[in-house]
Amino acid sequence: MLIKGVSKTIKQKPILKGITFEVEPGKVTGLIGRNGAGKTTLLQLMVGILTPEAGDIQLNEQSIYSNPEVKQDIVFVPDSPEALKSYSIKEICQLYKDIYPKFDEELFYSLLDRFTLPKNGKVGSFSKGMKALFALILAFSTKATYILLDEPTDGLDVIVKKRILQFIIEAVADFNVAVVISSHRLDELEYLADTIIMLKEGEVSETYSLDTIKESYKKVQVVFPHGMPDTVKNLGTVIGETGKVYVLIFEDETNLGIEKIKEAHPLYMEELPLTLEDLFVAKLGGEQFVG
Ligand SMILES: Nc1ncnc2c1ncn2[C@@H]1O[C@H](COP(=O)(O)OP(=O)(O)OP(=O)(O)O)[C@@H](O)[C@H]1O
Repeated sequence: MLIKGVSKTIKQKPILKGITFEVEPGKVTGLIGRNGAGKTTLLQLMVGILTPEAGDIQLNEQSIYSNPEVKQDIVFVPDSPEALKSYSIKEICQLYKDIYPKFDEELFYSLLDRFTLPKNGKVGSFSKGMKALFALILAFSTKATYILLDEPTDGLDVIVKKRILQFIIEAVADFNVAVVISSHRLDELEYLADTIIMLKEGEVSETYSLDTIKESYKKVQVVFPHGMPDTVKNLGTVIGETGKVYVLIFEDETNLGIEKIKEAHPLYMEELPLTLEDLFVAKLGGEQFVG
């Protein structure tokens, strides 16, 4: 799926501006950004619920907007799938079979079994976690290639969360689907995603490959008794400062940055394990997060 220069304005406010990236089957793409960055809007554009003012979204070079049949290969799971609650499980199964020609009823019921969800009755009687699980099962049962999930683990208990994450990993491998997940749970995305798309001010501000993120960026704790020299400060972003102890994030594929720090003779220096959360704070936090 190619997201090609997509722009969207809602109520005269530009929300997304020229968003471009590609989503591939067999891969998990994480969508991250501050609250209101436009993640849900982007997912809604990718499934055709919303249409962009500019740009296009294409599957095999076919626009999803001018070829509605290609949308059968895309399914979106909203963060609170409330629309389903007044229907029975059987009715929903029928509805999905009508919309998604590849819907696999056998898989649907076997997944309900596996996750010990009831096979009869109304979804309205399910707990929040059961509803979230049910929505995921439904999405994967469509056999659509592109599965878009908005905050899939929001508000779920740890056990259900672990099962859902495991399920997503297995499904991506077993069914060769592309999963796009919008989430604030950066630890989960770190575990699940192959690629991270970071949205800032309506644009893609960074694209990270989780395979190389740890080589490309460094997180270092340093102590400078007389304050941090500018040569070091200019390397990247200070994400923590306690007295004379600084925590710094910077791009350093070649280890030149580490050399620069050593040249400045810190009292102490230690490389710390970098997390996606560190990059989020460094790139999107702004000054108010330093401290
Ligand atoms: N129907 C609407 N009417 C008015 N404004 C809207 C509408 N839908 C979205 N917006 C605005 O678009 C912006 C992006 O919203 P969106 O829900 O896509 O962000 P998000 O990144 O998913 O946020 P969050 O992380 O808080 O879920 C916000 O400023 C929001 O107020």
